[in-house]
Amino acid sequence: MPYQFEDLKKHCPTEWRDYIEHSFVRQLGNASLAAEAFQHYLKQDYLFLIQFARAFALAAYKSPTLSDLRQAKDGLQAILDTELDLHIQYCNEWGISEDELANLPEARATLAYTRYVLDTGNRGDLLDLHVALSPCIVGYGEIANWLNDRADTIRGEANPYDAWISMYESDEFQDAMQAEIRWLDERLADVSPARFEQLTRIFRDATRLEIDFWDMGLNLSD
Ligand SMILES: Cc1ncc(CO)c(N)n1
Repeated sequence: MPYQFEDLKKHCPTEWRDYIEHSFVRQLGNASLAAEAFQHYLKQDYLFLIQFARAFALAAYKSPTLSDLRQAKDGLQAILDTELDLHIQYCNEWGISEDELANLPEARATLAYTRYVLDTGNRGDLLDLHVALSPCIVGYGEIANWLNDRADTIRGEANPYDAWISMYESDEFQDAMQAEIRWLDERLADVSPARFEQLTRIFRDATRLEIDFWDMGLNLSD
């Protein structure tokens, strides 16, 4: 049986569930999340996105084919030309100015997660890097879908976090998530059991660091 993306999740079911169904996510869905927690998260996510852009630049450098190179460039372009602007605008609506964003100190959880991804890509190849990035890309899409399936999720104006859910349930994000899964399914089909074992370690670590990122938001830790 060739390996698939789904097998990475099956190797760390507890961690994956703790990430997708985290208290931060539940509270965001039922509108009970403290505004301070969300603002703290938004600020750190701005710093996260900058490092995320660097990870796509690294993916370009690590691309053996023209097609991979173009894919990395598209990812980098989407973050720089669209996502960061949207994020800045969104932060503004939550009372966080561009000036404040420009002068933020990085929380330890942000440092740990983003530098882990970059180091994994530096040491390894494009597949290692994509596996390290996949909990971000696939996880947030899955979180939006999980929230939508829950009876106690509040949508619309009654939930101040509605726009956040909308962003990750958008066709644009869901398409990017599906493209990432297809890319990984193709590459994983050819790997040996020993190589798959290595990749599961990367996937589990990145997922644990996503959990820490939610914890950082809830606990306002720096
Ligand atoms: C921490 C984190 N993970 C994933 C995403 C989705 O891109 C994000 N914006 N932030």
